[in-house]
Amino acid sequence: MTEHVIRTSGLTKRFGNRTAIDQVDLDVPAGCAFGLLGVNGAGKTTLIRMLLGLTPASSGRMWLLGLPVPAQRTRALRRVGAIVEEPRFHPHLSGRDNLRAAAAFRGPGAAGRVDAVLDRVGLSDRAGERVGGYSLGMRQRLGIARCLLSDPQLLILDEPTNGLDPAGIHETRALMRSFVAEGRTVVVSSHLLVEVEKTCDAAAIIDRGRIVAQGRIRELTSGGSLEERFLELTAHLHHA
Ligand SMILES: Nc1ncnc2c1ncn2[C@@H]1O[C@H](COP(=O)(O)OP(=O)(O)OP(=O)(O)O)[C@@H](O)[C@H]1O
Repeated sequence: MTEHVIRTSGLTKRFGNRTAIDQVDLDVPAGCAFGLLGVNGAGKTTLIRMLLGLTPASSGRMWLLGLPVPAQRTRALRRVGAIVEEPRFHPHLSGRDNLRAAAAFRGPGAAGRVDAVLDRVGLSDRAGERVGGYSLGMRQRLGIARCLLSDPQLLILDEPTNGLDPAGIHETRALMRSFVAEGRTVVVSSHLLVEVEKTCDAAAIIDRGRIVAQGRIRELTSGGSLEERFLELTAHLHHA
């Protein structure tokens, strides 16, 4: 087990003359829930896409589970589960059959885990129904179940509670915490302070592509609230 599940050094992404990710040095320790907190457009999705090798870096270096990316991307990603956009499924197939189909593309053992991961996300009772009839919260949970098929050490979720009702939010948070309780790591992006404060042990605050603070939530807030600290660090946004 590596000490840091994600590490980046001077990571930068330019789209034309816009710098979306600017010299990011990110350290995500193993075994915690880690939040990437930033307003819309701060660069959270771009950073996650870069970590997964979906968006190439302009410069800088990164490691996933101790392995250099992109050089050893395939090996690293075998132990990483991620949801970057709303998960897509075959609507006419049942939840279970969707997972069975997905398992065929995962490593050995994935097919044997289908029922266990359905149970894990609380979908066992509804697994025989067509996904077309699932609520957004159920599809989100099925998406997490699909990630768990490959028994990942690291789960990366981009805005996982977006659009969910309170029960869905609660279930997603509980799932993340149970994953961390097993010694695994969850990285979750959010523009919601309360989300990060409630779910995460540590966080990085991203502002205009830069990390302006990172560490354990307690250290970040230094006695005050995360909201006060966040507003202080992003003051330019409110005085523009
Ligand atoms: N493919 C692209 N081409 C050009 N600019 C892009 C591209 N992808 C992202 N950007 C820009 O990079 C910046 C960061 O966007 P990103 O989507 O990563 O932010 P975010 O923090 O995830 O925001 P949101 O919460 O709205 O998803 C924005 O200014 C965005 O316009």
